[in-house]
Amino acid sequence: MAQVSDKKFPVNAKDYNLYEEVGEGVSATVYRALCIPLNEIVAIKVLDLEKCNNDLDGIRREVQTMTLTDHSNLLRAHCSFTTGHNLWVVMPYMAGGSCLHIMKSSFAEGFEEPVIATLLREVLKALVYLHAHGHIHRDVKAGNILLDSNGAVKLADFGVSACMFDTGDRQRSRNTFVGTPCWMAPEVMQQLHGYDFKADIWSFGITALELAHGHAPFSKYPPMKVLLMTLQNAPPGLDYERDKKFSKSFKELVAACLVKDPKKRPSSEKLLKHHFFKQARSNDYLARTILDGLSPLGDRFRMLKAKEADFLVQNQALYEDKEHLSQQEYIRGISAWNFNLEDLKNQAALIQDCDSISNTEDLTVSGKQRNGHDNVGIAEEISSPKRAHHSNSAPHIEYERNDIHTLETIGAFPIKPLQALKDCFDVCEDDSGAGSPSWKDDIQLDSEQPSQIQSSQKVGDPQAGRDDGEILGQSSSLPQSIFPAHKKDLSGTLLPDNVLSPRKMNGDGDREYLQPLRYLSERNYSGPLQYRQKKDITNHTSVEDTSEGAVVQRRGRFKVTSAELSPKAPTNSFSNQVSGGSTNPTTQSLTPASVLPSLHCILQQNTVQREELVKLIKYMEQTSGNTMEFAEAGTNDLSQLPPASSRERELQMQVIQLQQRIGSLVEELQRQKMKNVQLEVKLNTFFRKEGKI
Ligand SMILES: Nc1ncnc2c1ncn2[C@@H]1O[C@H](COP(=O)(O)OP(=O)(O)OP(=O)(O)O)[C@@H](O)[C@H]1O
Repeated sequence: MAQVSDKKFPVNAKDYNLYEEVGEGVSATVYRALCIPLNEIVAIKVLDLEKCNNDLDGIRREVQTMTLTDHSNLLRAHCSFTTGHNLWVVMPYMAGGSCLHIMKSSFAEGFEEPVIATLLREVLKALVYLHAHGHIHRDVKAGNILLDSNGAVKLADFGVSACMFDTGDRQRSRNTFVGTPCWMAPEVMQQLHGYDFKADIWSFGITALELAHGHAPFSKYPPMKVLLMTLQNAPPGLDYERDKKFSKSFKELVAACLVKDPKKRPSSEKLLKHHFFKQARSNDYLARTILDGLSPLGDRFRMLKAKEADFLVQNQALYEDKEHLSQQEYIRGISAWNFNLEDLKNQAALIQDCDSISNTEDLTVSGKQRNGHDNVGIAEEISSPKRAHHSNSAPHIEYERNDIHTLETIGAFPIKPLQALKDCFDVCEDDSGAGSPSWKDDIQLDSEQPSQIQSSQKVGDPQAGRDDGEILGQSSSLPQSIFPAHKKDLSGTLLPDNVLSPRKMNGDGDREYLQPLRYLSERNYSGPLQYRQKKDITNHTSVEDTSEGAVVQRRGRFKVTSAELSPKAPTNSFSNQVSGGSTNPTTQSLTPASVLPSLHCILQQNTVQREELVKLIKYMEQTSGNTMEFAEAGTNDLSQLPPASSRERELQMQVIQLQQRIGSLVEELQRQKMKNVQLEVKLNTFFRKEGKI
């Protein structure tokens, strides 16, 4: 039975009275409720298992972790059970709500430093515990930091937590996108070497910025841009005018967490010793400073929902675009980011077009910023409904050096955006110089930690079928050794295998990652990308057709298998085929005849470009009187130009190979025709004989 608290919480829905809604996630709704026999107010998270067709193991893990953890800063479930097609998770009621909701209600510009220090210290204590027990939380963010009425802080939502000690199939899933983009560590995005608990430290740093500003860095951008910015830009920090109010130690703490190389990030344990936390205060201080005067959680939640609805109506046109819908879900503070790799690639392909508009706006900002006119940020702020939504108050000035850098980067996005996307997965910036705090030297870097990943999906639905409570047991998929305490009441599995996880039966905790797209959630947005996808359809390997490494997109989190994300794999199907890399039957439909025109076109472009270059060099020579030997040799006669580039030669070779293939195909066709004729002759002879008989 999934019950670990000293009190015996009933595992039957009829023993609870559900009151108002106090929270909503991607797939779950949270209610304030009364446990009738114990006369105690609780929170009940209701997940609709029917909608949860692709991540029952994930839910099982979340409930297990929630039930088994034993730390004052981790939200622990009292018990859980199924009722009808819903899973109910009964937990302590955190009347203060999440830090995100508190900021949205009353601290739109973020909290004061002592508040931040107090909140972060408590979160860090939870992380120290989780990491020491082999868990990566993977979704650290203000929306998952809850406060009770006394100001006690608890880290919640183990929906995507992972066990670092997992081995075998699950270990193989280490190259899986999990998390929420703004808080996601670059190594999680890159998928080069997997990741470990240091990914939580990055998210922790982003959360620190979120608490300081009222929103996470890059939050005004759609998810694809967040990915690109996180990978390409210098890490965000507390380096701006508006951050002057923050102490040096706070800036150092953030800089230490937001180092792109995970090995250079401190462990949670080390971080807890950082002098920034000297200013942390008591729970009571939090209660007085940020909870006092807040309306009841249910009312706040209702108001926020109403605001969102208004905002949606006002910006309906904007949010018809599905990426913006996803963005809007971000704004609501939940982790609904729904992409698969094809979407990402296609978005990358589109990014030039999109940015040509935003760049115009933002270049003005950047240009003016260089001139030192700070107030121009207001124009951008007002013109951006997305941005404005982050603040309940009047639009505030905000532009960041990173944003400007990013816009410049994206503005200069190469001609082959897909290639660029590949590059950005390849590149891990060396940011050793970025914000190296002096105290960092004290940190013993403990990079040698097991890495691992898991993920989950949760589905919410209001109360339904409350009569047939079913006790959920402890799952076998959680290493039992890691939570030695509080097992006394556990028996069996938290979620029965046969109910929750048909896939579990083979003992393969990871098969979900290899499921084909029929498991895609209904939130698999493709929206504005449809045109391009249709256009590319002949060149693309059908995603549905993939098996090994198939994209599994999860509601609520990125989830992309490693095969597609391999940075070395061509992200452009065209390049894949011309290099002869693919033997997939679905790509074989790409005939030499269909490729040749493209190759010719590329060759032609190359030639044109060469000619342009020659003209330019000549012009430069004339204007500068440059008599450099190379220039002379290079421009006096086109024939003296250096031989074609290796790429050009490679393409020429490919053209020749393709022509040879066409030749052999034509031969093969002739052979088949001959065979046909011979068969026809044989058949005729046979029928003639039959006729005679
Ligand atoms: N015990 C609780 N007491 C009070 N409010 C809660 C409690 N648990 C969750 N909430 C509220 O409900 C919201 C959604 O819960 P939760 O984060 O668990 O759902 P989720 O589907 O995992 O969401 P997400 O995908 O955004 O992380 C939280 O952000 C929080 O505001």
